[in-house]
This record gives sequence, C-alpha cells and structure tokens, in this order.
Amino acid sequence: MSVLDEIIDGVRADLAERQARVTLDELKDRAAKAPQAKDGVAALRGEGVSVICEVKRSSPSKGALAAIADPAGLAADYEAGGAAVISVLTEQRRFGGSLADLEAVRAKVDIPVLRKDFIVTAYQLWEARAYGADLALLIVAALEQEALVSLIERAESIGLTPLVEVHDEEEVQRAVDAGARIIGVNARNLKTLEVDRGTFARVAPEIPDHIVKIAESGVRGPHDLIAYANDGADAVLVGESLVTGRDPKAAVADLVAAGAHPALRHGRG
Ligand SMILES: O=C(O)c1ccccc1NCC(=O)[C@H](O)[C@H](O)COP(=O)(O)O
Repeated sequence: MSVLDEIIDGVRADLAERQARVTLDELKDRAAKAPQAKDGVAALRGEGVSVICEVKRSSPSKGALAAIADPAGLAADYEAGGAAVISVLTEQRRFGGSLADLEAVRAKVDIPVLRKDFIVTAYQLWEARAYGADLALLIVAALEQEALVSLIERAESIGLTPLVEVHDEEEVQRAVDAGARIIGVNARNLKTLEVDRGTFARVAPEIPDHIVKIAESGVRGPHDLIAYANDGADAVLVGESLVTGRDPKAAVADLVAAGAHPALRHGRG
C-alpha cells in the first residue's frame, strides 16, 4: 500500500466519524452563513510570483515540524509578510491539522484560504466552504477521472476554487481534461516522499497558458522561488521552511520581494 493510500484510509475513517455527527444538510446551512468565497484565481494572478504560505505542524516525510499553538497568529504573520493565499492542512493523523485550524485562520485573515487535505467526497468540499475556505485541494493521484470531474464541478458550483495537484505529465492531461483553472505541480513524490525540484520544469510545459501554475514543495528560500519562476511558476506553495524558521513574517516578505523582481516577468507564462 502506498503512503497516499495509507493517508486516504485514515482520512476516510475520520470522515466517517464526522459524517455520523454532522449531516450534509447541517453543513450546507453552515456554508450558507459563511463569508462569501474570495476569488482564488485573481489572488494568484497578481503582479509577480504569488506566495501561498502553509500552516503545517507535521508531515509523513519529516514527522513533527512545529507545534503551532496559534495557527491564526501564524497566518496573520504570513499575511503581513505579503502572502497571497494561506494554505491550512486540515488532515489530522499525519499533518496534525483540523477544521478548527481552518476556521480560526479564516476568522483572522482577509486573503483567500485553501483547505489542503485529501478530498475524496463532496462532503469534504461542503466542510471546506462551511469552515470558510475559498479554495480546496484536489489530488489527481487520489481520484478516478469521473470523481475528479465531479468534484471540480461541485467545488466550482459552491463557490470554491479547486487547486488541482499533479505529479507528472499524464496527471496534467487529466487535470486539464477535467476543467482545472489552477494546477499545482507537487515536487514531492507520493510513493517515496522525496522532493525533486526538477519536477516542475519537466511537467509545467504541458500546462496550457490560461491555467495558473503553482510550484509546490521544496521551497527553502528566495533562490528556489526564483528557479521555479524561471521555469514558469505563477505562484509557489511553501510550508516547512516557514514553520521551522525563526521569523515567518520576514521569511515570507523575502520570498514576496524575490517574486516581485522585474527580471522574473518575461520568464513567466
Ligand atoms: O509533506 C509531506 O511529507 C507530504 C507527504 C505526503 C503527501 C503530502 C505531503 N505534503 C503536502 C504538501 O504538498 C506540502 O505540505 C506543501 O507542498 C508544502 O511543501 P514544503 O514547503 O516542502 O513543506
């Protein structure tokens, strides 16, 4: 069984417990009262390379990263540093996240918020909207094509912008065929958990120009952002280096400043 399969088994077990406690109708009522969703595509199409900053306590590849007692405070620091979007990992077992983290972050920041999880049902999309997310991650490798198409459509129909994650050229084709408007290329191999920063350069040329391109994983500082930008990234998604660093706000500001450099403009889509 792959790491992804193991994670999804745990996700399905936790999901079954939540579904037994909260009906879909209750979630829909809560979603109706949530603040109107913000435009995820517009946030990522700003001048320069946008920075998506992640609230990440732990991971299957590294174990515990940071306690993060105050996820909303961390998100506020990210926003003050110039983040375009906050990513909140809500998976509990391997990443230490929760819907409570999502709700707290939503209440604190004004920029769009991404629910980063292993979404396999429409119920989880309603949860994302009910707890204030504007975007939701859909991982191509975790979904049959029919399910991917249906979840993209459902996300869009309830106001969520799907960020569709791929790892290779074949998955790009599936994401494009399914109607993705934002594609994230994750440099982390879900079988070995190793990060290969060359993945984006290899895979991104297959993504049509009108689609927002995000480079995910392995950004240690401005030099990695610049390399991804030169390979055509509109945005980068950063977790570990921010949560383990001493000054997340300054680290984000350094990334944003690097991404705003005029020399990067002609290299991007
Ligand atoms: O981070 C992991 O170990 C991991 C393992 C299996 C599936 C997903 C995983 N991470 C989720 C992410 O995509 C990253 O949190 C995100 O791209 C940020 O990456 P990084 O800056 O390298 O923390």
